[in-house]
Amino acid sequence: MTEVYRILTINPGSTSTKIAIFDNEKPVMETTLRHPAEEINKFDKIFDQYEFRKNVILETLSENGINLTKLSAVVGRGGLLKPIQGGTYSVSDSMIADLKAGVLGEHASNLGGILASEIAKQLNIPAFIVDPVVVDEMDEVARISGMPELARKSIFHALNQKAVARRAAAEMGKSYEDINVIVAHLGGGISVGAHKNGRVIDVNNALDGEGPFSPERAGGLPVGDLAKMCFSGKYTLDDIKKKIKGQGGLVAYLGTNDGREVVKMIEEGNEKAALVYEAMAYQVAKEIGSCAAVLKGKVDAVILTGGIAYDKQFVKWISDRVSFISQVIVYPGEDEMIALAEGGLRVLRGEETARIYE
Ligand SMILES: Nc1ncnc2c1ncn2[C@@H]1O[C@H](COP(=O)(O)OP(=O)(O)OP(=O)(O)O)[C@@H](O)[C@H]1O
Ligand SMILES: CCCC(=O)O
Repeated sequence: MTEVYRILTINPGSTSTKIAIFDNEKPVMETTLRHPAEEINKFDKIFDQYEFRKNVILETLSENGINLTKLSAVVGRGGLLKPIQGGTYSVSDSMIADLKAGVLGEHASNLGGILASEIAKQLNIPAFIVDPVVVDEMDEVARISGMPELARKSIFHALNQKAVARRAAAEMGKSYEDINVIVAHLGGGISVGAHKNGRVIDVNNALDGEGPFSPERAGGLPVGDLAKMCFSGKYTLDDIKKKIKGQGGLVAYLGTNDGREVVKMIEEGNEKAALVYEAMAYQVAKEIGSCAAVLKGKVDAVILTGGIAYDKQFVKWISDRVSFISQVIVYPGEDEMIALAEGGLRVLRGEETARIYE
């Protein structure tokens, strides 16, 4: 009889914590715990939210009759650690220290490993993270920015990008390591990655001013004008950072980060909304085109995923510009919870050895 592993997965986002229980690959419970702004904004730093989120998770599991002692492992979404290779990592003391300190910055996913570790420790079971946002498999040639002081960084939706790439490979009857794909994750942030035989060899830094603009991020900018703005005396560093991340993109042009709101504006005849929304699709298509060049045109599929991939018009704008490259596969939403469980399962089943974060 096959052994059944029960896994708790934890995916902290800026306004919610998603949790799920899987028996092997089978979902037993899945829920999104929403954290209203008035509750979450009380905390100064991301790490200050730890106790609050942990209590909400434990209360919810208890209300759902989940017996924690039956768990085999806890898997959290990994955060802004030092750059690492993709895969499943054991949560270690040095990882916890870096997540707490926010070595590469503050991000809700920094809490994933910390929460997983704390819950697992009480139960004497392993804690893992899988494909954190800092997965860095970029080719050396991709790191050169044009200004030696500023190396390009790999920060993107690694967990979902790799999960959907594996799913596409399985549907093609191949393994992830056998294919080349371009994945565009279309969420609150947008990342477009060139996956070559199981490695993401180039991708835009989705957190910090590279690639297409997104619902709440500015993406790549005309840098000379940006430098002038920075020294105009009108803005603080914090103001500029917010314009790049949080209050850029659709928020800056249209006052909302909700793609569905924008669709409604367009249906009501708002021409500015139509132009800006199409521009976002145009920039995604352009980024896909550059990834096709990175992969020397050998592309098995272009994959569109994330929340905005639910919008057929947005998908059509992109497909019309990129379908000459390869087939376009659309996986709306994200596969992150199952991807976390699968990462843990690969280690528990001995198919993969958990990596160590140095
Ligand atoms: N049917 C739809 N039409 C247009 N936009 C949509 C639709 N459904 C969801 N979205 C948009 O998708 C975006 C959120 O996507 P997603 O849930 O993948 O992002 P997130 O998890 O909040 O952030 P990220 O993916 O960057 O971590 C929002 O702008 C949301 O309004
Ligand atoms: C860049 C990775 C995740 C996010 O959009 O916040």
